[in-house]
Amino acid sequence: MTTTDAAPDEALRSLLLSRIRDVPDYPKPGVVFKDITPLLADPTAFNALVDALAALAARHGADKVVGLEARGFILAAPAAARAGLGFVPVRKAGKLPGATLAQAYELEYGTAEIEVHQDAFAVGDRVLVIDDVLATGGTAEASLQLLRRTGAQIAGVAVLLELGFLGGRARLGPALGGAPLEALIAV
Ligand SMILES: O=P(O)(O)OC[C@H]1O[C@H](OP(=O)(O)OP(=O)(O)O)[C@H](O)[C@@H]1O
Ligand SMILES: Nc1ncnc2[nH]cnc12
Repeated sequence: MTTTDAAPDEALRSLLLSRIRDVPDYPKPGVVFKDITPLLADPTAFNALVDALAALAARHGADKVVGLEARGFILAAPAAARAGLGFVPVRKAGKLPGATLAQAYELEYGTAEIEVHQDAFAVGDRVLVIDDVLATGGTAEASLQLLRRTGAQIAGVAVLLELGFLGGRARLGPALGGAPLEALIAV
C-alpha cells in the first residue's frame, strides 16, 4: 500500500522497513513498538532516509524543518542540514529556556505537552514537520496546532513510518489544512 504523495522507490522502502524492529508489549501490554535504532545504526539506510527527508523539504518549499522530541530530532536535524535549512525543535514541556507556546496532547500510550520557542520562526515561514512514527496522530496534530499559533505556515508533515491501523492520517486532516502528509513507509 502506498500512502505517500510522492512514493519513494520500492528498494528504499524495503531497506527502511527491514531496519525497523518490532518490540511487542512495549512500553505497555498490547503495544507493538516500532524500534528505529537498527535503522539509525546502519549508515546506508540512515543516509538514504536523511536524503529522502531532505528531498521532501525541498519539494514542499520549506523554509525551516521542525523535529518532534525525541526521535523526530534524530531524523529532522540531519535532514534540515542536508536541505540547507534551519532546524527548530518542538520539545516536551519544560525543556526550552526562552519564552514558549505550549500544547497538550494524547499519545497511543499516555499524555504529554509540547512547547516551541515563540520566536522560532519569521512571519510566514513555511515549515516541514518531521517525526519517526505517525500512530494516533496526536503528537503531529498538537505540533501543527502549536506551530500555527507561532504564525508559521505548514509546508507539510513527513514521517518515516505510518501505522495506518491507528487512524492518524484521518485525525491529522483538519490540522493539515490541505498540506501534504508524507509517509515513507505505511503499515
Ligand atoms: O501519533 P502518536 O500517537 O502521537 O504517536 C507518535 C509519537 O509517539 C512517539 O513519541 P514519544 O512521545 O513516544 O517520544 P520519544 O520520541 O521521545 O520516544 C513518536 O516518536 C511520535 O512522536
Ligand atoms: N507503536 C509505536 N512504536 C513506536 N513509536 C510509537 N509512537 C506511538 N506509537 C508507537
